[in-house]
Amino acid sequence: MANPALEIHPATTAIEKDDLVIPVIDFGPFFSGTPSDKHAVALSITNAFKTSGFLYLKAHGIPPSIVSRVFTSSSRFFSRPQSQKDSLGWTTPQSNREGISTLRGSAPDLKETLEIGREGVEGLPNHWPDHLDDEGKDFKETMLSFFETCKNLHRQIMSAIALGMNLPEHFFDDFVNEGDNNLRLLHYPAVRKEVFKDNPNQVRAGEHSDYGSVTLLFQDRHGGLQVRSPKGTFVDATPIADTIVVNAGDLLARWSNDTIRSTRHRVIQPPIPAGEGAADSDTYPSRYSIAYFCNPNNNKLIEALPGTYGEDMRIEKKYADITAGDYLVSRLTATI
Ligand SMILES: O=C(O)CCC(=O)C(=O)O
Ligand SMILES: [Fe+2]
Repeated sequence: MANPALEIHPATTAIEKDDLVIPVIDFGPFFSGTPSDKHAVALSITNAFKTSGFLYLKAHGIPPSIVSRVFTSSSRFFSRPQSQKDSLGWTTPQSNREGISTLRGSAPDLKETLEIGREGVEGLPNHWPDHLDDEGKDFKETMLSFFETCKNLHRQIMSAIALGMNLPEHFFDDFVNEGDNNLRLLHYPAVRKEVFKDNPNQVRAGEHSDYGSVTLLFQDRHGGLQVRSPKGTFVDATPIADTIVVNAGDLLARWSNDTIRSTRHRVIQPPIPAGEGAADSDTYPSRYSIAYFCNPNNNKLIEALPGTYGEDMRIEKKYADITAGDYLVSRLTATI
């Protein structure tokens, strides 16, 4: 029998609608609490991934000043002339580095993105604006440092998942130490409200699930992110200051033999805030977000985690073993 003390969840509910429950989880006790506090946090994180696939993480250890510096750097980058941004584009699917992409089509995503991969991978260079000016140099430094910060947080979240799944705390360490992750800066430009009125299918970012282990999503205050509920509706994942939205990706779901969920989500125009006068404006404001897509090391074989299948449980492995790199390339290639 589980120790009842471990059932206490240091989580409050942020979102509860149409059977979708997204908790706010205080990560603090995972670092500084008693072993039983730590276990309780691990269980609440794992429980969130097994139910909605989404949570808001607070007291995650990344200072707000660092996050705000990355947002500032990102918005300055996107305000550069288009010709400079174009010169930094790249297109290999292996790298998930689509560069600057402003997609066009019947109902195009209204966004531009910059992808930053692990620095120093042979044949897959990041393209930095550091040769352009001092701001470009600062951009590179800021993003490289943030990449490492997020890489560490990924390792800690994976430790929590390990404990929450009755595995040794450091089970995943050797799976995530390389940092084969992707930092995606997103800019959704200001857009006239009639664009959405005229086309009911218009979105800022189309419905999708993420591919990797987990995604760390930093959003500004505007909102627009929506998560698909078990009832099939889209529910607002309203921004909560100083939290990170963390969601499980498809590879983690596969790794967990589908005990963890990778939930679909999208970005639409922000809800109009009451009483701010914004309702009178004919445009929606621009929105910035930062998504850090975490993955296991490319060369690691991903096979169903111990405890998620077995004759005693009468549950079989649902998926063939595959390396993380092969899985991600197959997914990225399929979307081109
Ligand atoms: O911008 C956002 O809030 C979400 C972006 C996202 O889901 C993605 O890039 O995968
Ligand atoms: Fe996403």
